[in-house]
Amino acid sequence: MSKRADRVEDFIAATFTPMKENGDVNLEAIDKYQQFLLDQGINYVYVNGSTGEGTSLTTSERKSITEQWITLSRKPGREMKVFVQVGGTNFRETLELAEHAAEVGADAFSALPPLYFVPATVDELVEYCRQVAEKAPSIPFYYYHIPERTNVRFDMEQFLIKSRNVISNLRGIKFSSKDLYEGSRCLRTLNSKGENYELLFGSDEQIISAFAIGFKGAIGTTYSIVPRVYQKLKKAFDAGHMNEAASYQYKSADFVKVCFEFGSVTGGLLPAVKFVLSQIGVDAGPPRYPMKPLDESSKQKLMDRLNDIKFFDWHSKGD
Ligand SMILES: CC(=O)N[C@H](C=O)[C@@H](O)[C@H](O)[C@H](O)CO
Ligand SMILES: CC(=O)C(=O)O
Repeated sequence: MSKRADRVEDFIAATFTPMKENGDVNLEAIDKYQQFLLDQGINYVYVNGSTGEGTSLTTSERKSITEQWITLSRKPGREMKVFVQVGGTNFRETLELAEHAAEVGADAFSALPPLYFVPATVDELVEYCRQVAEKAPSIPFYYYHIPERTNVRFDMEQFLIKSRNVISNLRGIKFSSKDLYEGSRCLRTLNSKGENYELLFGSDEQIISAFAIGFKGAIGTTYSIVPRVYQKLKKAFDAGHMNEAASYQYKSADFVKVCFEFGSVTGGLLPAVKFVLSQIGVDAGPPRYPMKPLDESSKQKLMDRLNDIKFFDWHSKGD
C-alpha cells in the first residue's frame, strides 16, 4: 500500500460536544477546545460522532456545531480538517446533514447505519449508504462501523466489495470494531479504481496492533484527550521500537480502563472522559441525558484512580 496525499496517516480526534450545566450546547467553548487540540498536534477532528453525542443532538444543534468547527478551522494558523458524522435514526435528517456538511465545507463525512429499523442484509446497508453518500458526492464518505453500539454486524469486507461499483465517493470505513482479522481483510480490498480502501481504526486501546497489520489512521475519543501519548507511540512504532511503543499503548489502556470503571452502560466511558477533559483545561460540561454526569463522589474517586496511573504526570506531554 503506497502512501497517498489524500490519505489520513494521523490521529483524528473524535470531539466532545461542550454543554452548559442546563444541558444546552456550549458553542462558545469550542474555540478553546479547538486551540487545545491544535496545541497538541491534532490536525483532524471527527464531529458529532459517538464522543460528540451526535445522536442525542437536534439537527439544528448538529449543524451549528459543524459550522463552528469549520469556521474555526479555516482561520489562518488554526487549520484542521473537519470530518462530520451525519447518521442517526431519521433518514431525512441524515440526508439533510450530509448536504449541509458539503455546503459548509466539511472535508469528509461519515454515517452510522440506520439505528432503529436496522438493515437486514449487507445489500440493504450498501443501498442506505449509497443514498446518504450521493447527497455530498464531492467529498469522501466513510461508513461508521461500530457494531458494539449499533448491533449492525455485517462483514465489512463484503460491504466494501458490494459497494465497489455503487458508491463512488466511498473512501472507506471508520472501523470501530476490535476484529482485526476482519480489518485486515478490508485493508486489502480494492475499490473500483484498483486502490485500497481507507480504514480508520476506532479502538484506541489497540491501535498498536492495528498499525502492525497496516492501518495508518485512526479516529477515537482519547485522541481528543491525550494525543501526545499516541504520537509518541506512532513514532516509536515507526522506528521499530516495539517495547517503547507498547509502553505508550499501556498508558492509553490504563486510561481507558479507569474511565470505563466510572462509565455507565449508557455512555460507556464518555461521561468520565468528558469530566477528565474539564479537569485538563476545556470546559466540556455534563453529557446529555440519557447519559448522566458523574456524581461528586465518583468524580473524587475517578481523580484518585487517575492519580494511581499517574495520568496528571503524562497526559499533556505523553510521558
Ligand atoms: C464507543 C466509542 O466511543 N468508541 C470510540 C471510537 O469509535 C473509541 O474511541 C473508544 O471510545 C475508545 O477506544 C475507548 O474504548
Ligand atoms: C469515538 C469516535 O470515534 C466517535 O466519536 O464516533
